[in-house]
Amino acid sequence: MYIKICGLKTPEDVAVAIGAGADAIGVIHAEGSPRNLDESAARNAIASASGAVDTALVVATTPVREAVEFATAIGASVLQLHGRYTPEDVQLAAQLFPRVWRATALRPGTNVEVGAYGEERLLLDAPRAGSGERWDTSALENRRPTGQWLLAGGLDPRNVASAIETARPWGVDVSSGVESARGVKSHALIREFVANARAAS
Ligand SMILES: O=C(O)c1ccccc1NCC(=O)[C@H](O)[C@H](O)COP(=O)(O)O
Repeated sequence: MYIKICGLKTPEDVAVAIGAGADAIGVIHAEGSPRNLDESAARNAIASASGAVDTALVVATTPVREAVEFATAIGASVLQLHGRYTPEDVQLAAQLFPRVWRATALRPGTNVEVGAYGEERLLLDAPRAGSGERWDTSALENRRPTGQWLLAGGLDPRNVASAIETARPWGVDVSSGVESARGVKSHALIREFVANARAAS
């Protein structure tokens, strides 16, 4: 099971996630998010992670070329397009940046083929990203992706094992479920989440 802890804001958060055994960490650059980081804070947060785990820059409305520049400037290994990006946006990002992940809610018509637009991985999330809300994964029936796809949306240390059992994802992603307050990561919950996800897989 591949485990990503998202919305980290400090080098300490990142060190704890890596120490707990996470495979990837994410930093957010999205106006209005309680986890929003500017370029300098994002670079500082992931600096010590370089090479140890995948480091994703998550953007929601930033234009693709700007997002690529931001990801390059902070040394992120992955650009996660998380929002209403078009297939053309994802294709452009994949031409400009080596590793791009496409994040989307599962709506009628959503293309669930991993790599459909040149992305390396697919993340299926709740309609409101980073909200801590779960979604009905029975909607995956007959539309389950194959390959490297991550389940996100309202996961936490208590529900991650059953979510893995039901949805059978390649990986999991969490943000709100490992926070003590909105935008504030709990190091204890990060450790618990990783341990429970590992034990379930
Ligand atoms: O976390 C945010 O605030 C955010 C804002 C805008 C775009 C994406 C955002 N988060 C992306 C993530 O990868 C989250 O981990 C994912 O949505 C799951 O969130 P949660 O339900 O809170 O665990």
